[in-house]
Amino acid sequence: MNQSKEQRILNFVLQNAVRGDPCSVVDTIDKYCSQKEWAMNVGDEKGKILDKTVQEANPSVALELGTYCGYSAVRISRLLKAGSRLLTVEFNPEFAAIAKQMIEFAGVQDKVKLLEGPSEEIIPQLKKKYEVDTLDFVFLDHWKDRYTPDTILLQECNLLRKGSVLLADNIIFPGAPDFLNYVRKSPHFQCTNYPSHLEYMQVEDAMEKAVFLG
Ligand SMILES: CCCNc1ncnc2c1ncn2[C@@H]1O[C@H](/C=C/CNC(=O)c2cc(-c3ccc(F)cc3)cc(O)c2O)[C@@H](O)[C@H]1O
Ligand SMILES: [Mg+2]
Repeated sequence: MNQSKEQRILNFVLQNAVRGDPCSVVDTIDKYCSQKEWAMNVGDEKGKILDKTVQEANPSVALELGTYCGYSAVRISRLLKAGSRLLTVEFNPEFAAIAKQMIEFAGVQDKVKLLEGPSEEIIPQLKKKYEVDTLDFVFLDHWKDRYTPDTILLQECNLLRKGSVLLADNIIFPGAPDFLNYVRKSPHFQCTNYPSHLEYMQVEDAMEKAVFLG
């Protein structure tokens, strides 16, 4: 049975990155995906916007929706202060298994908890099962038509507090028009747009930051 692209990405990291060094894992994935096979990691250009937003928020508890191969989980967790944690949600078992190995190789497993299952099931469990009070930072990078329902669900589950920072990938390409509409029209969010480019391509893309106002 020939390997999946995601397995090839992981193997390239295991053979070429430095174990325990999250930056080298991130750089090695970017090298593979820009030179050999495109993949839907947030990439380095938008990754720098992600880095700045995470550093600004300096979260104790962060959530990521859509782990995929673990690129942004490694990227985010490398910036977290001691005692902070990232919960990352992935419902595809094959991708979850790849991401788990990527996270462990990078040496960030103590900061990252990978929750396997669909976001709409996991989000309502965060308080009781995963001992979350409120979320300081949320990175949305899963199916684009799920950004809005999951943002509403986060509010319904009382997981956002005044100042919680949401950052959404792919605002232009593939696009998340209903999410953009929702947060920009809502009196409960203060929005900022960050123009950028699609990972590994010269196609326009953007990220949107939406700060919850309570
Ligand atoms: C039940 C569905 C909603 N809940 C969910 N709960 C948990 N994990 C979920 C998930 N949805 C999707 N996922 C996972 O997130 C990941 C999905 C990400 C979707 N991302 C994209 O489609 C995407 C696509 C592109 C893209 C851009 C240009 C192009 F030509 C083709 C694709 C670029 C990106 O940066 C992207 O993020 C997968 O690992 C999937 O298994
Ligand atoms: Mg994306």
